Amino acid sequence: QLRQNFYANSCPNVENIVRNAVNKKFQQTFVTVPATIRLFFHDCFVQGCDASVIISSSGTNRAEKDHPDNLSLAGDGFDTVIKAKAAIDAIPSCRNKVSCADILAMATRDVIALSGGPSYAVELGRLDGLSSTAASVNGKLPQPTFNLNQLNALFAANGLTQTDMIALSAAHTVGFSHCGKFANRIYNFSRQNLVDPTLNKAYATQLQSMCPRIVDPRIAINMDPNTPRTFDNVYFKNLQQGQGLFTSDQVLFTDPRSKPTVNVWANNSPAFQKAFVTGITKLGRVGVKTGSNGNIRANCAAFN
Ligand code: HEM
Ligand SMILES: [Ca+2]
Ligand SMILES: [Ca+2]
Repeated sequence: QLRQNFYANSCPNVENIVRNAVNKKFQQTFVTVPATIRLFFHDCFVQGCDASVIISSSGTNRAEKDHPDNLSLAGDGFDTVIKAKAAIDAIPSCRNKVSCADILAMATRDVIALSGGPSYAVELGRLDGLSSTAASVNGKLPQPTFNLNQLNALFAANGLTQTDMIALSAAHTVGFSHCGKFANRIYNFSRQNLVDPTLNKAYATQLQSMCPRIVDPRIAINMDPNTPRTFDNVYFKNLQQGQGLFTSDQVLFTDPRSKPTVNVWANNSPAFQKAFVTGITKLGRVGVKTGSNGNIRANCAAFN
């Protein structure tokens, strides 16, 4: 059972310590923001929010982070957690008292606020998981080609509603994507259409010029072409204009079941922010480990 102020007795200043470490990392690179948010999502959807995604492969164990769906997780997300953990452990009384899973939850809350998103109280009390395998990632993360039924099914499996799913998808209001993740939409889309007809024409042309057919696989482009560094509801305005980058983004506007929600949040930022806070709080409760199912790691990237 998670609760706010979980560390009030064991490490009362933990939220300030994490916020300062995250601020410092943010000053160095904006990538800290999207990298940390996505890391939290990929952690929670595989074995729950237990920092299993942070474990490094070792010996014969191929860890989650080396699954193909996790190879594009930016290193700055992992680094943010490692840096915040070091800052916590520098206080003798806090040393090894705070789980890596909770540090990631706090850092995610902090980067969202730093980039203009909603501020919220974060629930804490997760333990770190005891296993992390690449095989366990299979089928647990959404693909950019997913339709609404597929998105809803995967989120429902984690206790999240369609409304939560739409709100959380707005995390694509910041951050980057590699060209290969949406190339199918701009080249040889189908027999009838070379380009995905739900894509805005000018935007499609822009994407083709940033992502030529033969492109350096390291090239990444902004997912929100209009406010890439602000955590805002422009994500939904983009969908209304045919500027959703992935099929899984644009489908939220093209499918009549999700379109009304997109339209409401495109015009009502406070309503979106409220729904996002609800969604990310529920995301943070997925598969939480307690008791003998977990522990507090001394090193977030390795089991004790
Ligand atoms: C709804 C289904 C979702 C799909 C299909 C999806 C898919 C993707 C893909 C393919 C990328 C680009 C990765 C790359 O090429 O580097 C991406 C990036 C990202 N996703 Fe999602 N995602 C989904 C939901 C979410 C959710 C729920 C969150 C967080 C609450 C999230 C946060 C992010 C962020 C912040 C990035 C940018 C990462 C960076 O710039 O390093 N996504 N997502
Ligand atoms: Ca996990
Ligand atoms: Ca934005």
